[in-house]
Amino acid sequence: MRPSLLRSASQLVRRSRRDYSSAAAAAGQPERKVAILGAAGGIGQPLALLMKLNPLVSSLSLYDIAGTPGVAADVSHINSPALVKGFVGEEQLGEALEGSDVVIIPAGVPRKPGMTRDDLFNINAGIVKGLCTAISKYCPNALVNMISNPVNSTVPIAAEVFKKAGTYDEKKLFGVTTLDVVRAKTFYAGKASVPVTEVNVPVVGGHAGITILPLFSQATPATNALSHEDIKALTKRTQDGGTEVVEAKAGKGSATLSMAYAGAVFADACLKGLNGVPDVVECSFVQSTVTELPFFASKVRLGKNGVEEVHGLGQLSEFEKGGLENLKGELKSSIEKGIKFAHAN
Ligand SMILES: NC(=O)c1ccc[n+]([C@@H]2O[C@H](COP(=O)([O-])OP(=O)(O)OC[C@H]3O[C@@H](n4cnc5c(N)ncnc54)[C@H](O)[C@@H]3O)[C@@H](O)[C@H]2O)c1
Ligand SMILES: O=C(O)C[C@H](O)C(=O)O
Repeated sequence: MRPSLLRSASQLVRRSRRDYSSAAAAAGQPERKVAILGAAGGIGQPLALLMKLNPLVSSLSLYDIAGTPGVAADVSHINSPALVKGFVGEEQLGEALEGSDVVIIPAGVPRKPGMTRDDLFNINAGIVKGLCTAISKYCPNALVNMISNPVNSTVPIAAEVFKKAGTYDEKKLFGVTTLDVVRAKTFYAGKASVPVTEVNVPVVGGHAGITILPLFSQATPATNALSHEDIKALTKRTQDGGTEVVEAKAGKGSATLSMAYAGAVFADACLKGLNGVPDVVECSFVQSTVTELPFFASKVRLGKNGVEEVHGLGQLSEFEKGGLENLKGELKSSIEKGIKFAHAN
């Protein structure tokens, strides 16, 4: 690059740094850097868009093995404060991560019809391991939002990688299960004829098939309009929500738009927690003592250090108690599979 061009490029960067610094400062909030790994993918692109629109984000780092310069150029033209930078290829991963407060990982292959999430393990386990190794080196204090499937195994893989590097903090590692909550809310509102924006439903367990356990007995607004058969059908639809999308997309991938929304909701909750907003509670798959399993999704209160409190399950219906017992075997073996992989590789 010509020296004059280099000079003007670095002036531009300095100027835009000042712009976003002053925007964050003017709003009385800390500067926050968010990195998305897998940012050029089906989830990554709309997630980049939504994070660019988030006023809590001052710097948005978009990393992928290909395609990020285009995505970053495109998203960067949106007139919101976040300064966007694209990074491509492993040699730029360190710079992409450095200084990150939150790292969101949707990198990896999605399902095709007929596949389970576990069928993605062989490819995605290695991708996640590599990315987490870099996180432990370049931004060991970041909150990590794991989207890549199978979440029931990729979160334990990440934990083992961080332990090996000496950077593991159980308060900072999250499996993103928000899409299960988003689906449970939507399906419940439709069936119970209540306003969807007022609905809350905890979803616990894990993120695959029967390990996804929506607690409709705790749904609000409460209703007695739903029969046991309705609750069973809502539970099954929530558990099969991902497969419903995979089949409808007929070989063109899995949920991307609803996942980007869910990922943005969860990352926003993490940022609010970091910024000291009180009572931020979301469901997430985290290290847990709520059951005998080492990782489990339940309601989690987010704060300045990540997880401030892992909530218990509350009162369960008999149907939910049965679901809880049924899911433990599969969830346990997915967790163990992740741990074993991390130790062997
Ligand atoms: N947690 C959830 O609720 C949930 C929901 C939907 C999808 N997912 C999972 O998210 C993952 C991504 O789905 P998608 O639809 O965006 O897939 P996609 O194939 O459209 O995008 C994945 C992106 O990851 C990138 N990638 C691959 N290896 C990488 C590496 N080493 N470093 C950085 N980037 C890399 C690819 O280049 C691609 O751009 C899948 O594993 C899918 O199963 C999870
Ligand atoms: O179903 C999938 O494979 C993707 C994701 O886990 C989902 O729940 O949509």
